[in-house]
Amino acid sequence: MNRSNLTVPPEGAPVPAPHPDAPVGVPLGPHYARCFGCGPDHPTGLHLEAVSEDGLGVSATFTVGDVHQGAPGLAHGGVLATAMDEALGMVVWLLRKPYVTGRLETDYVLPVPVGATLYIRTRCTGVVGRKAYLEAEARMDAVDGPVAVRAAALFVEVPVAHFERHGAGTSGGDGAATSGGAGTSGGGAGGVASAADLGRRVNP
Ligand SMILES: CCCCCCCCCCCCCC(=O)SCCNC(=O)CCNC(=O)[C@H](O)C(C)(C)COP(=O)(O)OP(=O)(O)OC[C@H]1O[C@@H](n2cnc3c(N)ncnc32)[C@H](O)[C@@H]1OP(=O)(O)O
Repeated sequence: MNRSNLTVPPEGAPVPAPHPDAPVGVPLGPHYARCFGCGPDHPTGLHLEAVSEDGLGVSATFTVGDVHQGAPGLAHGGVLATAMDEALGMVVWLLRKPYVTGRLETDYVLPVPVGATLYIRTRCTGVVGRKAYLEAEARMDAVDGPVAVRAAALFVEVPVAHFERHGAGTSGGDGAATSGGAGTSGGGAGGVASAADLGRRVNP
């Protein structure tokens, strides 16, 4: 793919070992029930479903719906970028530290029609200080289908206070409890309902 050096780890950057508590070979469940990317309670969200491969890589699926169109009958490019961002975010979620997307690069290789299912695979390629480097590839309608989208990203580790300071309406357990996550989805990475939950998750 065409990518800037901002999303390529510097030469010799270490790939982290999987976190000892990172699930392997199981569904991850949503990290937040109202998340536009993975939340089951979001009415028009992507409802991305993901499995941890080995604690550092994630396989995810996203089926393009009517509500995701840009041109008639085709997925909106921003929606596809969101699906990649979400799948990439699930990888850093496995590292059990709070990260946000700093930079996301996307190559659109094929038009993606409504009804198509994208099979997305993502991987961490290195971590340097607060910066995690990741890449992703989405194949159309089968695990070995044609590549439709490629992405690369730089995620930046932030303190839990980032979510407390900037998030609106997420501090008090306002009924936004997850309906999946570790408890109900076969040992996934664990969902959160608030910034406080996030703090407990990274500092149990
Ligand atoms: C409450 C429930 C929470 C649930 C959480 C679920 C999580 C999962 C969600 C999954 C959903 C998907 C996820 C989402 O959608 S996350 C939502 C979308 N992303 C954001 O909202 C992030 C907004 N941006 C920021 O908050 C700040 O700008 C950050 C935190 C990113 C950096 O500001 P900060 O002041 O902290 O740090 P710094 O500026 O010293 O930078 C540090 C280092 O990083 C490098 N750098 C920074 N930016 C870029 C860039 N664009 N390209 C290249 N490099 C960049 C920078 O050069 C420096 O490098 P170095 O000089 O050290 O070498």
